[in-house]
Amino acid sequence: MKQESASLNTPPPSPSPAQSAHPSRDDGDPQALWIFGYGSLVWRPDFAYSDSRVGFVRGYSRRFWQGDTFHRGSDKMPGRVVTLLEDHEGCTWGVAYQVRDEQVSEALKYLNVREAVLGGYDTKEVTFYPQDAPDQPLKALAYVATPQNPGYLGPAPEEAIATQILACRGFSGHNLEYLLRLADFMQLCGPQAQDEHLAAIVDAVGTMLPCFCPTERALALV
Ligand SMILES: N[C@@H](CCC(=O)N[C@@H](CS)C(=O)NCC(=O)O)C(=O)O
Repeated sequence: MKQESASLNTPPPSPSPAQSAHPSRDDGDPQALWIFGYGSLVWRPDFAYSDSRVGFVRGYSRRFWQGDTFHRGSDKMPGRVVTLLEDHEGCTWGVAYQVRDEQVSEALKYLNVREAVLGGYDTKEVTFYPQDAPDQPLKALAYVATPQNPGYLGPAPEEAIATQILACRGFSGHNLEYLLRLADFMQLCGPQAQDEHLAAIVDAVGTMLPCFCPTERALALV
């Protein structure tokens, strides 16, 4: 994978068009590829990989703006899952998985169905900064749902997103599980990993579900 000696204070130079024409391979190993997960791929990659790193991408913010009528919702009640929004000030934490040799084609074949066919995501090359070596960024492939895909729902107040998440479930489980597993991951990343959008939705869920976030008053009612 291309190693860039970018300063921590300035984003690395964008890859040339030729470089970003196709998912780049690890320079050290032509048969290796890094895949960046920032939603369900964080806790359920479900493909074989050789290495994984916790870290972040710059220039993107995570948003619950993609509708899902299969994994966490239905045609009548689409759930909400995450995508990446281009945001110059943004930073999104997730997990990068290295796939090598025959793992590459297997992973891409699987993710094409899970993410593209069933989820409406496109692929995009991003620069990933490992938490333990942010001065050694890696090129990685990310699956991003753009506003042009039919399932895109776009922005909504976090309270409305929380209400929708509480009401939906699909073939992979309840939409609330999706939210809470992502929140759990962000807790594990430590205090430097912040996601205000995610936190606001979790807070809104807590307000709507007193049993979820017991307070002295709520407990006094039981
Ligand atoms: N592409 C993002 C989001 C992927 C995502 O959450 N996709 C959903 C909807 S297509 C999915 O695979 N869900 C499986 C699940 O909810 O367990 C990632 O890198 O994690």
